[in-house]
Parts: sequence; structure tokens; C-alpha cells
Amino acid sequence: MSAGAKICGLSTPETVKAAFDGGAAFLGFVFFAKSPRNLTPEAAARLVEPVRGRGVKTVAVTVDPDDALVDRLMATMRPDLIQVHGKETPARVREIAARAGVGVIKAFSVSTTADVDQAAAFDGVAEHLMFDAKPVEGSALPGGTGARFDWGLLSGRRFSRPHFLAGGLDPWNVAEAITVSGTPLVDVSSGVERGPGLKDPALITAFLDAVKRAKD
Ligand SMILES: O=C(O)c1ccccc1N[C@@H]1O[C@H](COP(=O)(O)O)[C@@H](O)[C@H]1O
Repeated sequence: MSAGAKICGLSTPETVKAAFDGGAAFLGFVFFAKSPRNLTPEAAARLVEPVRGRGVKTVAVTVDPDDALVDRLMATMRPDLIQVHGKETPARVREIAARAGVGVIKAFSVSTTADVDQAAAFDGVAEHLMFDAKPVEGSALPGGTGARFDWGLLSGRRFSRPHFLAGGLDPWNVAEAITVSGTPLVDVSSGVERGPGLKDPALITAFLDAVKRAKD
């Protein structure tokens, strides 16, 4: 069975359509002021309307979200999942899931085996775990930078629910990343862009085709 894919940082109807038509399992929308992909919850609500209830899961990507943002997202965009990409604890992940009434994707910054090990405390708490590359020192963004980590660190790792590999994936390397890591889910942002925050429908299609062809 091929891996499932999340296309992250969508901001136009054309790129939402390309991701949906290409068979993405998850569509991600970013709510982080420093990101070139930042949206308002109201803008994201308009973007997800055409695909709501059509089998694809929508994801609100956040960094240490406060309760006000969680409430606003649930009142407008109504995502299927909330991704948290900051320093959230297992207790905070539980709280966000209970408050929102939807599952949480907890992201980790990885450069060593120990970084992967820390995820054990969230297994069974978060709906999905996501392993992303550690950003370079001083980066304004915790994700969406195109940085990669050693995919082999995930080889043989099993969790109670399917996990994501993220960080520096693109249409040309994703098949190898799936083979090396054995990951069931992949996530991409900058690797399907022609400039910061500018998603390219043709690159989205190429990425999803490469995922379908990959062998795990
Ligand atoms: O994409 C962003 O701008 C972003 C902002 C804040 C938190 C997370 C963000 N992106 C996440 O990082 C992964 C990997 O990005 P890339 O493929 O290396 O560019 C992305 O898919 C999002 O989940």
C-alpha cells in the first residue's frame, strides 16, 4: 500500500484542487504569523469548503496555540485535525484535543535518535506523531524550511498510530525517503513551491505521483 501524503501550507483554490485531485490524504493550512504561508482562519474556511466531507482530512498547523486560536479555528475553519509544531507537553496536547474535539498531530524537531525517542511520551496521546527536521539555529520558523534529517532514524520505528515524516521532501526524493524510513505518511511544504509560500500545482501533482509509485 502506498504512503499517505499531506500537502502543507496551501493558500489558493488552485493548489487545494491540485492536492485534492492528486489524492492527498491531508491538506494543511498554516496559522503562524512569521510564516510566508500564514492565513486567517476565515480565509482557510473559504479554501476548505469545496473539499469538506469528500474524504480528505483538513489540518490546522499551529505553534504553541493558545485557547483563543483553538476556539477560533473550530468556529470557522473546523479542521479535522490540529497540528502543533511548538513546545507543547503531552498534557497540553490532551487539553487541545479535548477543547477542540478533534485529534492532534504532534510534531518533533529531529536531528538525533534521542529526538525520536522523546515522541514515546506522546504515543497514544496525539492522533499522529510527525518527525520533522530540526531547523537551523536562529530560524524564525520551526518547520517549512526545507531542512532534512537522516531518514534512517525512523527505520523500524513503530507507534500505535501511523506517523509522518517531514522536512525537505520533494517530488525527486520522496520515494527514497519512504523506502529508507519505512514511514506510512509523508508531509511536504517548501518542496512543492516555486518561491516562499508559492505552491505550484504541477509540483504538487508530481509529488503525489511519486508517493503513489514509492515502495516502502
Ligand atoms: O510551513 C510553515 O510555514 C510552517 C510554519 C510553522 C510550523 C510548521 C510549518 N510547516 C511544517 O513543516 C513541514 C516541513 O516543511 P518543508 O517540507 O521542509 O518545507 C511542513 O510540511 C509543515 O508541516
